[in-house]
Amino acid sequence: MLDIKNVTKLFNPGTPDEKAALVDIRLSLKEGDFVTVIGSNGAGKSTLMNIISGVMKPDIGEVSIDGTKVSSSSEYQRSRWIGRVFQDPMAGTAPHMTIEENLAIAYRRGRRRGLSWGVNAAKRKLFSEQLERLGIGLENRLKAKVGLLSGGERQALSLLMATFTQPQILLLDEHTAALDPARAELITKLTERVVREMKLTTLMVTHNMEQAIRLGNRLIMMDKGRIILDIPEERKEHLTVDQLLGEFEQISGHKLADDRIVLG
Ligand SMILES: Nc1ncnc2c1ncn2[C@@H]1O[C@H](COP(=O)(O)OP(=O)(O)OP(=O)(O)O)[C@@H](O)[C@H]1O
Repeated sequence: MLDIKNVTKLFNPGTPDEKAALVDIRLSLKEGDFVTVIGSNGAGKSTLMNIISGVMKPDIGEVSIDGTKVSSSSEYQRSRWIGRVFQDPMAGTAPHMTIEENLAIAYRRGRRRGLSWGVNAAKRKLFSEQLERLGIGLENRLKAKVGLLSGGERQALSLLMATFTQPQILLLDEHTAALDPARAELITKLTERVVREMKLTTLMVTHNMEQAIRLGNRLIMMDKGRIILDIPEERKEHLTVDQLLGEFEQISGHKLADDRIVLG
């Protein structure tokens, strides 16, 4: 489904500030895999997300989705296959537009050109049905400006928008990190349900170790631009946070340094 072959990404190449953000990354995801990603500060997690979504191009290597090489296609072209939710609840939505207008944009993404931006009765019904599935009452607020929603409500809407057109891949970039614990839990539960129901191939960056162990069927750990640990479902089920941190230390030779680490 998703194949990342020998991807290297350098920032400021050939200068004294050269930084290898990703070094020879090889990662293959099967359809329906839900992979959690943890790592130290500056490990390359966001860069990996940016390379997959097309925000950045690799200097070396190739990204393929369903056997098609996508390294030369733009972020916009890839939005047909890839949905993404960011940490910042402000990032995925347009605050001055209403909920239904935001959903109309998401609905149009990846569809044929010329499809209207407008919201007719049929679309409104569809949006309302989809919002109802979130279970937080947004279906009664279709004409509310998104800027007025709470962070949790916006992340729920962002998740719906990112998955509206049934993407093949869902990228979650610390999407619960800016929320208070109760809202983070709500969005986590919603994420699990959406991923399961839509059978989405998912990569989720998190600073929450317990969450990284509990969710998904595979866990990868990054350090200094490399994947240093790749833990399959069978091992993950019995793993504890202490064991995970211990393995990281053993392999990397240093303690996991993460300003935002949450142990459980
Ligand atoms: N645009 C850029 N220009 C120069 N260096 C960059 C740029 N973006 C990222 N880097 C560097 O590349 C490395 C990887 O950064 P990245 O943001 O991918 O790490 P991360 O694992 O997401 O980190 P964190 O968890 O701290 O957000 C870091 O050393 C970072 O400073």
